[in-house]
Amino acid sequence: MSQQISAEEQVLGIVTNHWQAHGVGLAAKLELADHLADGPLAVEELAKRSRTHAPSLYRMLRALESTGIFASTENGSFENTPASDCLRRNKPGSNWAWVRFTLCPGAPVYEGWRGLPLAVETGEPGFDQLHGKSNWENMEANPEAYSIFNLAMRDLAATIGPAVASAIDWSRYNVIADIGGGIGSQLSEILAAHPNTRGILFDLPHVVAEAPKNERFDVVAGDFFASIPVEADAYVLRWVLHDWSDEECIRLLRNVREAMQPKARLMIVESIIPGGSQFDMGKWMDLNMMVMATGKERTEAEFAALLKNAGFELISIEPTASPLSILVFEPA
Ligand SMILES: C[S@@+](CC[C@H](N)C(=O)[O-])C[C@H]1O[C@@H](n2cnc3c(N)ncnc32)[C@H](O)[C@@H]1O
Repeated sequence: MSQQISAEEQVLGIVTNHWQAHGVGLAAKLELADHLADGPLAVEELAKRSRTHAPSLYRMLRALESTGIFASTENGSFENTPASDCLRRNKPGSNWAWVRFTLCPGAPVYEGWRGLPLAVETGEPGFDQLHGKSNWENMEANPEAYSIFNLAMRDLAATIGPAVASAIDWSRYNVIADIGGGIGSQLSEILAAHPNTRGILFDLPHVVAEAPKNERFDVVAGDFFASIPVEADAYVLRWVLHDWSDEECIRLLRNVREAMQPKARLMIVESIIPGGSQFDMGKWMDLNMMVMATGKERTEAEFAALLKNAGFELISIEPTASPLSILVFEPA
């Protein structure tokens, strides 16, 4: 039977959740789960390997253990649990990159959220106001941060990729171009699920340089605000429009429109903000966009109006077995 909690307990729970998040962020930064990958270690040994103060590290592990992240053994050592195993840097599909991108002072998302009061006060991205440059400029100047971002996008979408690939019949399109497609994770999923298709991955030069080789897709490097010299039957934009203001979206969408043949289709893969007061992760991602970038999450009506402005007509909205939907557009 679920226990009712009071309104006060509800608020306290939300507020102190960020302590737990800090602990998880530091565990990822110190790569504790990787140190424990081969088995339990005494706290003193773990402190030596992570260059930390053993008694303080113990207190952090004791607190994390109480949330299911790490476990103590009978002789007082610590070992990984399924949850802490998700913090291993070198484990495919782990949460390490997303946690590193998100938490601890200096991590881009952490820095953005420090600017939430400024963002709400002025309407300008919090990150930019604190750092005097955009997060994009900051990552461009810091290649390790951009590489972690690329992996974070891949890992964040571990379950979304297959859901998008199976949500519609992509085999109707011979050539599928993923614009701002990162290191090609979504494109690889679509192509793997539809053997008769080929792909084109388009992103900034230093991003596509990190894409694992895939003989099913070609790689085109470029800036989508300049031009998109890519001919395809379907164009995919996943988690791209939410990074940018309406004006910026229209600039890049007009470049897609220019590259497109009349029969081609544009697939916008994003979360759609629902009406109503229910919890929806998109409403929180929208705040993340407000602090990190000029973008926002959008309602169905906002998407339709935005795309209309750029020369597209909404044909259908296809749900996926994930929080993202596929909005299908044709050239107007
Ligand atoms: C939020 S990420 C989404 C990546 C990928 N579509 C996904 O869903 O995982 C936005 C992508 O847009 C790319 N991007 C940003 N500015 C760009 C530009 N001017 N030209 C091309 N790509 C750009 C980034 O490098 C990044 O890969």
